[in-house]
Amino acid sequence: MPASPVIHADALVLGYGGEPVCAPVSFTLEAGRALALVGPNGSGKSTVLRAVLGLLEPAGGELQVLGAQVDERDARFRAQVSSVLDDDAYFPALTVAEHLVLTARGHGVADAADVVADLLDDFGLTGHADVLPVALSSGQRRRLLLAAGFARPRRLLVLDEPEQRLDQRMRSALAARLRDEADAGGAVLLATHDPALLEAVADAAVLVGDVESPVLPVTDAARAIRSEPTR
Ligand SMILES: Nc1ncnc2c1ncn2[C@@H]1O[C@H](COP(=O)(O)OP(=O)(O)OP(=O)(O)O)[C@@H](O)[C@H]1O
Repeated sequence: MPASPVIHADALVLGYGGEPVCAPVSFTLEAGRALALVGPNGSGKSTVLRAVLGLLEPAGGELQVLGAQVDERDARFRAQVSSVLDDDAYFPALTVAEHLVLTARGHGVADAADVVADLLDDFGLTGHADVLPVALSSGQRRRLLLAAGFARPRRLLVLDEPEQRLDQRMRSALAARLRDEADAGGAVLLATHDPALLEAVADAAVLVGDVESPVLPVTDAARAIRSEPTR
C-alpha cells in the first residue's frame, strides 16, 4: 500500500469570522518534496500555513497532515512537525545557544551539544552564542528562529517567508539547506515572496488568492511573483 502523503488539502476553505480570505486551496505534499505557496500580500498564504499547523480550524474542505486530522495538541503531531513562523517567538532571558539546546533536548536529541554547535556555525551565530535575543539584529534573530527549526527531528518543515531579513548569502545557504531537507526525504511547505528561493527549493507551487489555483510548475509561480504589483 502506498504511504499516505504528508499533507493532503482538498478544497480547503479558510478564513476568519466566517469570511473566507482566499479561494479554496487544494494540494498534496509527499515526503521528499518541497511545495511553495505564493501570492501577493494578504492573499492568504500564512492562513493556509496556520491551518496546516492546527492553529486555525478550516471552515470547509478536507485537511489531513501525516495521515490524520490536524491536532496540534497531539504529541505525535508536535514531534513530527517543525515550524518557523513570522512571530518573533523568543524567551527574552535565554541566550542564542540556550534556545537551541532547549529545542533540541526538548525533542529528545541525544547529541544536542554537537547539533547546536553545527547550527550556530551554519547560521553564522557562533560569535553570538551567549547573547540574549534583545542584543541581536533583526536578521540575526531570524537566523536564530530558523536554526531552532532545524534543531529538532521532523518529517514536515513549515516556514512562513523564511527569506525575510536575511542577507543574500544566508538566503542562498538556506535555499540549499531546504533543498537538502527534501532530497533527504523530508517534506517542506513554505510561503515565499522570493522567486530565487522558490526556484532553488520548490518542486511545485500553489498560487493562493482570489482564484482557485492548480498546483503549478515552479517557473510559472516565479513568473507570477515577478509580475506582482509593486504596490
Ligand atoms: N487573525 C486574523 N483575523 C482576521 N483577519 C485576518 C487575521 N489574520 C489575517 N487576516 C486577514 O486574512 C487575509 C490573509 O492574511 P495572510 O496573513 O494569510 O496573508 P499572506 O498571504 O500571508 O500575506 P503576506 O504576504 O503579507 O504575509 C488578510 O486580508 C488579512 O488581513
